[in-house]
Amino acid sequence: MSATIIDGKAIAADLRARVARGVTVFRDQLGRAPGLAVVLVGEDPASAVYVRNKGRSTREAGMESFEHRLPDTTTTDELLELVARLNGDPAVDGILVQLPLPAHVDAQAVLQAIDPDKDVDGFHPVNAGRLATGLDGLVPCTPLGCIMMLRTVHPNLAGLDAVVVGRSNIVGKPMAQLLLRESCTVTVVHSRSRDAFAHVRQADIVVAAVGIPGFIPGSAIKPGATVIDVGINRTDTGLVGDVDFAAAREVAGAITPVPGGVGPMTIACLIRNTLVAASLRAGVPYDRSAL
Ligand SMILES: Nc1nc2c(c(=O)[nH]1)N[C@@H](CN(C=O)c1ccc(C(=O)N[C@@H](CCC(=O)O)C(=O)O)cc1)CN2
Repeated sequence: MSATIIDGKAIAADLRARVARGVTVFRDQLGRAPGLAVVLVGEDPASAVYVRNKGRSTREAGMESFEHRLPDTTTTDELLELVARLNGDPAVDGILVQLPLPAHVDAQAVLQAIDPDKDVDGFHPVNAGRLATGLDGLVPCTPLGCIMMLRTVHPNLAGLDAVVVGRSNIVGKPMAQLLLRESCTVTVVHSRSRDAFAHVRQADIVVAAVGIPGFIPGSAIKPGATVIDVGINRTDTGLVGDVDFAAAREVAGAITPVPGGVGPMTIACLIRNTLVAASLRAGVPYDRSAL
C-alpha cells in the first residue's frame, strides 16, 4: 500500500488564505497593515529565492514587506545597527534575518538583538524559553508547519510515539517541544545516538531534520507511520529530502514529499507569525483557531 502524500503546497495555500482574511480584520481595526522586515546579507542564490518568495507571500496576504539587501561584506556591528532601527520602527511588526549569514558575522549576536516580540522566526532565546515552559510566544516556522501538517493526518496527537531525527536549535529542538505540547511521547535522536534507527522503527511519527540526503531508509519506518521530511538537499538528481522517499512511501501511512512538503509551510507560517506578532503588539485579539 502506498502512503497518503501530505500536500504541503495545498495546506500552505489554505493557511495563507486564512492569514489574508485575518490581515483584512487587522487593517479594519487598526487602519494599517502588519509589516515584515526581511534582511538578506550576501548573494547566496537559494537564500535570494526564499527572500523573494517571502516578500511576495507577505504582499499577497495584504501586509507591508520591507526588504533590506546588504553586501556580504556587511559587519556584525552594521547588522546590529539595522536590527536596532527595525526594533524601534512602529511600522515593523516582524523582523527576519535570512540564514545562513556570512561566516564573519556573529549570527547569534544578531539573532539575540531582535526584539523577542518581533522575532517572527522564533529563534530568540526568550521565545525558545517561552516554548519550553508552555508560555505564549513566537514559534519557529518550520516546526510549526510540521505540526500543522501532522494535524491533517492525526487531529489528536496525544499519546503517539514521535521520534525527531536531528537536534538543531532551528528545527529539532523546537519540534520536540511542540510535539511535547501536543502530548506526544518524544524521543530525539542525533549523530551521537547509538542506534538511531532502532528508535525510528518504533515511532508512529518520524520527523527527519538532519540535512543528509536519503539518510532514513524505508526499512527504518514502522508500517503505517507518518513521516515528515524537513530535509531540502540539492543533489545531482535534484532536490531530495532526508528520507528515502520511494522506499518509505511503500511502508508509511502518510508522508511529506520534497519538494512540495515542509518547505511551502515554512513561508506560510512566517506570514502567520507576522500577523500574530502584529496582533499581540497592537493588543488586538486574533483568531487562534484559524491560525
Ligand atoms: N531566517 C531563516 N532562515 C532560514 C530559514 C528560516 O526559517 N528562517 N529556513 C531555511 C530556508 N527557507 C526559509 O527561509 C526555506 C527553505 C525552503 C522553502 C521551500 O519552499 N522549498 C521548496 C523547494 C524550493 C527550491 O526549489 O529550492 C519545497 O520544499 O517545496 C521555503 C523556505 C534556511 N534559512
